Amino acid sequence: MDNTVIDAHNISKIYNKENIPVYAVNNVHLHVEKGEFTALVGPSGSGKTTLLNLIGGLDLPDEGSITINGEDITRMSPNELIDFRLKNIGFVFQSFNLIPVLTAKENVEFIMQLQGIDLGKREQRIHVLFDQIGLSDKLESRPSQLSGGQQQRVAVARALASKPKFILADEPTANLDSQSANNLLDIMYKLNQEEHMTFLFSTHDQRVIDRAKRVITLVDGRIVSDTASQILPA
Ligand SMILES: Nc1ncnc2c1ncn2[C@@H]1O[C@H](COP(=O)(O)OP(=O)(O)OP(=O)(O)O)[C@@H](O)[C@H]1O
Repeated sequence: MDNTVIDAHNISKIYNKENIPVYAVNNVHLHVEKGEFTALVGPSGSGKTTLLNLIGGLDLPDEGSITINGEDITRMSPNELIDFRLKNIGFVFQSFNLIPVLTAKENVEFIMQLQGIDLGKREQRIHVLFDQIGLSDKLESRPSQLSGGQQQRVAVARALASKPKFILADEPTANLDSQSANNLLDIMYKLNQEEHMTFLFSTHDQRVIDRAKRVITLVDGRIVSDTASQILPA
């Protein structure tokens, strides 16, 4: 059985800085399989966010192709891409990005409403998700009434709401204290172990790197090391 979730071939993203082309992502090949818990690391400006945005279909590469679950997202129309993202990819951002006027429950539920899931199924899934993130007692709280760590856990529930094929997390612990970061990592790790949810996150955080099963290092837009391709000593 083919377990490939992400297959990026020769992808590049080029920005012009004062008319000089800068490769934010330079000829990257990346293959991710179901169940991975992978960290993308590298110095500031090495291309981590750009690469995640390309894989998530938030931005298009200038060269190369990206296949998600067998479908080439670089050939989709803008509307097809929006629909594809909604059904297949969960996003977690550094700054949580919850909608301030909605409750925690509504922030998660609206993704399911967009997908046309009926009320009964939405309620069931909300119950399961809030149980998984340990916030069943905060359903009616607005983001401003939650700590940063709690908001990020709601963001994880929102990312999971559509039962995506994988979750992309851009520096998910960057704004969290140690305890909240560990708590978030425990939740993501459990989802990975028990439900085989695939995670790809960019990070500078050693705690995240220590928990990752695979670490990919980017420098100047290129992959310079990948623990999955290192030959282990016999
Ligand atoms: N919209 C843009 N326009 C022009 N240049 C950009 C744009 N986005 C990113 N870049 C450039 O692309 C390169 C990679 O940036 P990117 O944000 O992907 O790096 P990063 O590894 O995520 O950095 P950080 O760890 O600081 O978040 C940098 O040189 C950056 O200045």
